[in-house]
This record gives sequence, C-alpha cells and structure tokens, in this order.
Amino acid sequence: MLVNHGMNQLTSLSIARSYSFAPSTAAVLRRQSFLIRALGGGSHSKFHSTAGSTMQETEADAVSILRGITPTLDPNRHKGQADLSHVFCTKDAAPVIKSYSPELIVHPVLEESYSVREEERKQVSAKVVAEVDKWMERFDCLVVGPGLGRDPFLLDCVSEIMKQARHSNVPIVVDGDGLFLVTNSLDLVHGYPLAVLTPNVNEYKRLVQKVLKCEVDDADAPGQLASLAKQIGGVTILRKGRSDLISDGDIVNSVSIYGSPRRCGGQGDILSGSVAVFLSWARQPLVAADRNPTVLGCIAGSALLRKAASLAFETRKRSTLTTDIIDCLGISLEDICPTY
Ligand SMILES: NC(=O)C1=CN([C@@H]2O[C@H](COP(=O)(O)OP(=O)(O)OC[C@H]3O[C@@H](n4cnc5c(N)ncnc54)[C@H](OP(=O)(O)O)[C@@H]3O)[C@@H](O)[C@H]2O)[C@@H](O)CC1
Ligand SMILES: Nc1ncnc2c1ncn2[C@@H]1O[C@H](COP(=O)(O)OP(=O)(O)OP(=O)(O)O)[C@@H](O)[C@H]1O
Ligand SMILES: [Mg+2]
Repeated sequence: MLVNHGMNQLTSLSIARSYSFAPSTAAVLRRQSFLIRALGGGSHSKFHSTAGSTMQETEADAVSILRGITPTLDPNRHKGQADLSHVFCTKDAAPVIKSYSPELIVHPVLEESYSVREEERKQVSAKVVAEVDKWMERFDCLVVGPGLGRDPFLLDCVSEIMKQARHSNVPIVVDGDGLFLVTNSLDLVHGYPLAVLTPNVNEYKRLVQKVLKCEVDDADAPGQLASLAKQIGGVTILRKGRSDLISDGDIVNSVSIYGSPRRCGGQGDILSGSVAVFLSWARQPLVAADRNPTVLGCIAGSALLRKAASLAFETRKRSTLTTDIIDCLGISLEDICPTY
C-alpha cells in the first residue's frame, strides 16, 4: 500500500483536469518523514542576449534534484503518514471523480452560480470556504485550476480558499483556470513565495500582457520570465514549452531533458500535481535548506513528466494519451530513484 501511495498521488492530482466539465480544486495531503539526502550540483548555462539585456539560464541538474528530494519508502509507516489526495469539486463531478481511483478522498462541496440564488450567495460561500478550511492545516499543498471552469461564483469561493491557504502558509500551485483567476486578481498570489504558477503558451501570454504590459519576447525568454516572477512579488513560474523555464525572480533554470513530440491534452495537469508533490517533499526539514523548494519542485515535476512522456511515446507513438504517460510515471521515477 505504502509503495503505491506516492505514485498514486502524482497521478490522482490531475483527476480534476480529466473532467474539465467538473469544477474542482485538488489538494494534497501528505504526512511523511524524510531521510536526509544530498542534492548534487552539475549544470550548464546558456546566455540569451538582446540589445537591452543579458540573462543567464542554467540547465537544472534535474536527476540529482529528483534523487535529493524523493523520500525513501519506509515499511514502518502507515496510511496517514504517507501520501493522500483530497479533491474538492461540485456534486455533479463527484461520482465521476470518485470512480477514478480508490485513492481519492472526494469532497463535493463547491457550487456554481446556477445552483445558488443571489440572496444565498454570501452564506453558501462562507459554508464552502469553511468546509475546505477545516482540512487546511493537514494539507502540504493545494493545486488550483485544472478543470475548474470559469463560473464567477465558484471562482469567488476559490479566491477565498486561496486566501485561507495563504494565511495557513500552505503552498499553492496554480494552473489552467486558476491562472485565469489569478491573472485577473494578482493580489491572490502577489508576494507569496509559496505560490507556483504553471502557465502554458496561452496562459503565459496573458500573464505577460497583464503584468509586464508588453508581448512575449522569446529572444530574452529567461530575462522576461525573471521580470515577471519579480513583478508578481517573487512567486515561482514554470513556463511550459519545448524546454521548460523556471524562475522565482532571482534565478532562471531550464529543464530540457527527455520530452515527447506528442502534444496530447492533460500533460500540464499531471505536471501541476507532480510539482505539488515534489515541492512538498522539497520543503521537508534538512532536505534542501539552501534552495527554494518551489523551484526544486518545478524542476523535479518537469523532469519526471518529460521522462514519462518520452517513455510513453516510445511504445504508443502518435496514439500516446495522457493516460499512457500516467502509466509511465512509476517506472520513470523508479529508474531515477530505485526503491531498493
Ligand atoms: N481533456 C480535458 O478535459 C482537458 C481539460 N483542460 C482544462 O480545460 C481548461 C482549458 O485548458 P487549455 O489548456 O485548453 O487552455 P488554453 O490553451 O489556455 O485555452 C485554449 C482555448 O480555450 C479557451 N478556454 C480555455 N478555458 C476556457 C474556459 N474555461 N471557458 C471558456 N474558454 C476557455 C481559451 O480562451 P481564452 O483563455 O483565450 O479566453 C483558448 O481559446 C483548463 O481548466 C484545463 O485544465 C485542459 O487542460 C485540456 C484538456
Ligand atoms: N514542444 C514541446 N516539446 C517537449 N515537451 C513539451 C513541449 N511543449 C510542452 N511540453 C511539455 O508538456 C508538458 C505540458 O505542457 P503543455 O504546454 O502541453 O501544458 P498545457 O497546455 O497546460 O496542458 P493541458 O492540456 O494539461 O492543459 C510540460 O511538461 C512540458 O514540458
Ligand atoms: Mg493546462
């Protein structure tokens, strides 16, 4: 059981995205102690020069980071000390999500505008937020966005949940429709060092336009990413693409290893769940005290996803789906961090 808990979490966090009609937020619950591991160095840098600026990006030593932050499996631990995933969603979505995996703890507490009368909204919102908040202290990380939708009442409730998470110092990974919300309400994450944004090409463009008031500049990709992260008060941004670029405003890392030429839907959602798991592991005492755990989580999540995608493509080729990639997550991590 315990062996499967870790990997189940990497996959199940993305359930919400698999049902994009099903508004939901997903949260990670994990209680596990860790052995101290050393993080290796070894990386190379690339300079991007433009007329106005020069910015360095460093290819992350993702394999060492994965080895450094992934905890060993300890047969003495019981459920509750290991990984668990909670999903908060609407009533409609709950049966579908529940049937996806016995691993998931599903809370059908969210409401959309159509199901709540105007005069009841304040009361219902308070109830929804209280339902999530009573679990908050147990969460190691919150993932907001994949499959959430853009219903205004639901997004108002999610904004309140994010404020509570921030108040409780719970890391928040924002993806998909969560980025739609945050781009229009930057205060939700501004200045929060435990916030991670994982934009795809469209989501990144919207963020750049809103925050930097200019267009995406690929000639100075690292410099622009660092400015964006800085302008949002030092949040960590994982810009997804041919190479993933990661910045907290101070440093810019790239992850270019592995990867698949197949761009099937859903890979980004698996990535956001994986980042949540790895950043929670990276935050454990003595694991990586000298490095930003949100950056480490992004590097590890990106490398694992890209490795699993490349492995899935080896056999599935043009028919590769995200479910095939999920099937390759366990073996990909095992290859880098053997259990025994
Ligand atoms: N198999 C599934 O169930 C998948 C589910 N997914 C989930 O779906 C959501 C969107 O994710 P994505 O990656 O398609 O977003 P992206 O490339 O920015 O937009 C593409 C175009 O669509 C439009 N649009 C998007 N969202 C919209 C909305 N809520 N309502 C109306 N329009 C919307 C968008 O328009 P725009 O944002 O420019 O207004 C753009 O033209 C997100 O929650 C994700 O997790 C995906 O992960 C994919 C697989
Ligand atoms: N051109 C590419 N080559 C290799 N890997 C890529 C490429 N583009 C994206 N990826 C990888 O695919 C993963 C998902 O990125 P993508 O841009 O597809 O996210 P997304 O659009 O949010 O996905 P989703 O369909 O889940 O919403 C990331 O890990 C990224 O590294
Ligand atoms: Mg996405």
